[in-house]
Amino acid sequence: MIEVADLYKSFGDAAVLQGASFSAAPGTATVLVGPNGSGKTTTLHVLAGLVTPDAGTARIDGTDVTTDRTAAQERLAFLPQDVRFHDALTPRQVLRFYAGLRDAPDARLDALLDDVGLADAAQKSCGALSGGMRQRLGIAVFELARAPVLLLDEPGLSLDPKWRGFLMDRLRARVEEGAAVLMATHLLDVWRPLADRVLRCEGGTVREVEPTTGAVASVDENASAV
Ligand SMILES: Nc1ncnc2c1ncn2[C@@H]1O[C@H](COP(=O)(O)OP(=O)(O)OP(=O)(O)O)[C@@H](O)[C@H]1O
Repeated sequence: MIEVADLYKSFGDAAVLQGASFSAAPGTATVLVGPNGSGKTTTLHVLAGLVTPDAGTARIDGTDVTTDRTAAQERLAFLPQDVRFHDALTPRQVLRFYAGLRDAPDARLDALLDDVGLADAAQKSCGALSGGMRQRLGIAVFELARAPVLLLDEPGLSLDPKWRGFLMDRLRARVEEGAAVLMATHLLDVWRPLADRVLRCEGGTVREVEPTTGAVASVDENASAV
């Protein structure tokens, strides 16, 4: 469960979040759209415990991210927009490092590398990976924890259609298992098949623009212009 209540965050003079509130239930996928600079990434960063809000609360499965950050982070996985790893490490070393942090068994590493098509590149240096391969390694790290709350920031930009479809299928399976997915994106048309709800971030707040489960009755034209 993701709960954001009356969230405020400014960077200098820029009041980015001004009372944003929403929630996302287990077993649902929520897509967050909105213009450049409207606060989508900031909202995800607050939820992931990477940015401290000025006021308001963000909770992951009932745990306050600001006051109990480590416990909240144990319940979530975050896939950033630009996934970067140390150039000198191999994909396998990267995965082993994160497996140690997440208490994930070593036995899963090879299966995960295989799943994301990096079995043959497991011993290369990350510096030699293409952008899409790096994203796929990011997905493997993201999947390690099998966290109940999944946060994604504009995922799949460097993925070809096959791997974007792979990510879509994985996220759908996790939603069916009961995970709460929250994804910020400009590509609403790409991710709409996954989305149960679409929220729009604008003017410092977040509002629902589209429940997408079942027939899409009336789509706000502006909602697609993201
Ligand atoms: N660490 C920071 N320091 C200063 N300003 C920041 C910082 N992080 C974000 N901002 C500013 O906050 C505003 C919101 O940024 P944010 O990245 O959350 O927007 P966004 O909706 O994700 O944008 P985009 O669609 O371009 O990715 C922007 O004006 C940005 O410059």
